[in-house]
Amino acid sequence: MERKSSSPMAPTFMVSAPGKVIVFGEHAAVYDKPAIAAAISLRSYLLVTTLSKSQRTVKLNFRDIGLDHTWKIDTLPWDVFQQPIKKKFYYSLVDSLDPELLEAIKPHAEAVSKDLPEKQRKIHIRSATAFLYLFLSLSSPESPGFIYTLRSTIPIGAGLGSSASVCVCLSAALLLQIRTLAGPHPDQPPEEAETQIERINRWAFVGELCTHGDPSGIDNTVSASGKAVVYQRNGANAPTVTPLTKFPKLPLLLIDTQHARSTATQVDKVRGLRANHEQLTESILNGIGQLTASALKLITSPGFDSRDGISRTLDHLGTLIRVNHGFLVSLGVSHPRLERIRELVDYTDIGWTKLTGAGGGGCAITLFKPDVREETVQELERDLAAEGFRIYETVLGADGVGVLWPAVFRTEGEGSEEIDQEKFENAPGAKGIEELVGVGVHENREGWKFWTRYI
Ligand SMILES: Nc1ncnc2c1ncn2[C@@H]1O[C@H](COP(=O)(O)OP(=O)(O)OP(=O)(O)O)[C@@H](O)[C@H]1O
Ligand SMILES: C[C@@](O)(CCO)CC(=O)[O-]
Repeated sequence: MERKSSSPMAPTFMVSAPGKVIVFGEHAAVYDKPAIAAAISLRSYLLVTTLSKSQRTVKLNFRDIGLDHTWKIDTLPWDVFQQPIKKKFYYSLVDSLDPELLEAIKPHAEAVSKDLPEKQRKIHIRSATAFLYLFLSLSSPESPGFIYTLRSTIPIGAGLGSSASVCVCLSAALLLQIRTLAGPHPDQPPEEAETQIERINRWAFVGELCTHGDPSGIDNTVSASGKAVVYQRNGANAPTVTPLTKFPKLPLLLIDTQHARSTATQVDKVRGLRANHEQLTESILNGIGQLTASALKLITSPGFDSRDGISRTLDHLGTLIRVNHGFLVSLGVSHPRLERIRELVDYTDIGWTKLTGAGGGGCAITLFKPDVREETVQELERDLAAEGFRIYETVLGADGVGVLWPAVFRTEGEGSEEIDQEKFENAPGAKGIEELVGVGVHENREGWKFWTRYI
């Protein structure tokens, strides 16, 4: 098997990065009000296997989308990427794609999945473009061969930032492979951790430019940093994205309506309402802005992330979630399926619910009240599932990008266990992935380390 031929100098390793939800402020964000997004414990996992020196190939094995393609390293357009005026370094600040580099990648990205229908092929081409742009920018023609195997527990296209988490994984893996990242380490000086997270984040943004065209940067920032971020557009200038390093881990129910939505349609709806009822719409958008500011004040208050702080303030945070949903309903971006979720959850009184993201379908989140009965939650989950909703019990404020180097778990009293590529590829569903390699699932497993922002 290919894995057996790994060079001992470069062990098989794994990186992981979270998805996100918008907790406060969607839609108002379009009109320059702040929004808060937080990392969730649904994550992407990328296993990187180094091949023997004789195998001069790089293979992308993205299981969730069925992409499996191998390129010969020597046939990639290194000459275009290595021109002195084009050459970028791991520390370069890249905030736009170079059309000449994109053009050079195009035939290689378009070589994937030739036999598939156009719709599916487009998804593959997008992922391949992001990978090749990062690989050719950060790696070198002398690079050994690699296999990149990706699996994610984040549903794709549900507004949960799955593409950003994939890009954060790719960026972190490539930067680790060229040995430009140190740590993460508990004693790492805060400034060093900050620089490294930002480096991962910047290159992940480049990947997002390839997959999404015009990303805001919020998804890759929250995925790289973990916890939460505040995002604010600023007219024609670049938006500001500020990490909130003190966001606690809070249990959350994430419920997918499984009803497809278009962000653009929902944003247009609000624009239409604003055109016809300007003052009314402005006052709703201002209301959302105010409640987001109130949440921000709470989150950044001293001791908020302590156990005491959370129990003191959870009710306030929950109320803001409930009010935020009410405003979004007034803007016309809810959906009967989202209202059905809210109704079912409200009857159980287990927490506070709002739609998250653009609305019109997509997902809702429920922040749990303290001390909810497990049986009540299970009963609710059964009722939701019976009506065709998909449920994820997750955590808000999860860790950001992390690494398991080498990809071996040392379990107390049970010795060590190498992550087998075949087992990883075939782990059944999200539960299987989490049981095999999950971050935070087996708390007694040593190994996973996270870059953490302290400043
Ligand atoms: N698990 C995954 N494996 C491989 N590629 C992925 C995965 N998730 C997303 N992608 C890539 O990202 C592209 C964009 O994904 P899409 O915008 O539909 O989802 P998303 O990022 O989850 O959504 P959003 O940005 O609204 O949160 C996909 O076409 C695919 O190329
Ligand atoms: C609806 C919106 O506010 C969030 C969509 O995830 C749109 C945006 O901010 O670009």
